[in-house]
Amino acid sequence: MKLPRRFFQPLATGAPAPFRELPVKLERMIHFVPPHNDKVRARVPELAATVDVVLGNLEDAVPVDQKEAARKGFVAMAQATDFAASGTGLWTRINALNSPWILDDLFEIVSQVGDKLDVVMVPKVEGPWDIHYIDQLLAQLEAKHGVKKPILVHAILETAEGVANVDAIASASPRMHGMSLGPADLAASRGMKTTRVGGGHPDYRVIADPTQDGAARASAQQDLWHYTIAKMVDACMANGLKAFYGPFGDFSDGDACEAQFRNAFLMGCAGAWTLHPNQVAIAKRVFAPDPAEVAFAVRIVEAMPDGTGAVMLDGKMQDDATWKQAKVIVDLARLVAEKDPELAKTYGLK
Ligand SMILES: CC(=O)SCCNC(=O)CCNC(=O)[C@H](O)C(C)(C)COP(=O)(O)OP(=O)(O)OC[C@H]1O[C@@H](n2cnc3c(N)ncnc32)[C@H](O)[C@@H]1OP(=O)(O)O
Ligand SMILES: CC(=O)C(=O)O
Ligand SMILES: [Mg+2]
Repeated sequence: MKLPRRFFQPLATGAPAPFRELPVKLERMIHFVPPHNDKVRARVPELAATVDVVLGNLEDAVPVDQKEAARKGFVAMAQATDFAASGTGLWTRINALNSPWILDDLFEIVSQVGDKLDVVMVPKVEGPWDIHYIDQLLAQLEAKHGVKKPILVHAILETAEGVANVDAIASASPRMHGMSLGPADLAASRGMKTTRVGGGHPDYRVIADPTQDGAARASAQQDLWHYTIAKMVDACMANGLKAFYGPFGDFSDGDACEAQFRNAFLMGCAGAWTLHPNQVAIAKRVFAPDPAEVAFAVRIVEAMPDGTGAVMLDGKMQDDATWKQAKVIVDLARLVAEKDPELAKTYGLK
């Protein structure tokens, strides 16, 4: 373990100092773009104004014979669009550490658009050693190419070993931005018996005891991802990082996508991935607090201006802890309101 005072030192001479605190940003959705698809890439300037993060995906879902085209497409889209103008994050998902593409992914992207890149998403992270490797390599590349702002790292939690090491991954580097749940690879890695990309499974249920009259037994579907999301959120929040739900693969089932996103939001996640344009509105709806909840949270904060004591509101006890809960909601509402004039009016925050 490094001494705390060495934790924040740059890992290469000339690399920018790591952030002490994460930049405060609204990241309701990480929108995945296939950069080898010319038609979709041409729409990125227009798309960038409508989402919080645009991610150029180089890993899974890009065919092997398109890997180089995807990388070049990403560089082209990064050069063609002023993402910062709309406050939109620019991320890429690089290929896995054991793949033949990872070095060229990082060398070409950091050398050509390193100053525009906010976050590198690293797939299939197994333990802190993977983060240490990427951390060192990014520092060397930042120094070599004169990158001014540290490029952050976001890990995908999608292997059984990664889940077992989630706390050590979260605390591996000050470059860590956060983590996303990768339900497809994780299901395969764990030997789960599902072909779905995220969401529930109708066969994962609990059933009530039989009754003497032989009536039909009540049964309810359970959440396959509850344990992993909770574990990821705790590891992230304990280290000042952000947790995200990942992909929802059934584009035709908006209701199920919304339910999955909402569970993640309630559990502490900041956002989710959007793979298709029809998931963007769902993420906007879900990852912003409910106006009635915001109004009540404002009343809690106003009832205890210094955040201490105990008061009653509508028959419900409020104290220092509920003040903190209210603050989470009000702070998020303010962040959303800065970007969304309609919701700003609805929230009516001063
Ligand atoms: C498990 C994991 O690793 S998940 C992460 C990896 N997967 C991905 O990144 C997938 C990202 N999404 C995609 O590549 C595409 O959505 C696909 C290939 C899956 C489906 O694309 P299509 O068959 O074109 O879907 P569909 O016909 O419904 O698209 C409707 C329109 O939205 C466009 N579109 C589709 N996906 C996207 C996207 N991610 N971003 C922007 N536009 C998109 C299509 O080009 C199409 O435009 P058009 O109406 O002008 O023709
Ligand atoms: C998100 C991702 O990569 C997965 O589910 O495998
Ligand atoms: Mg995956």
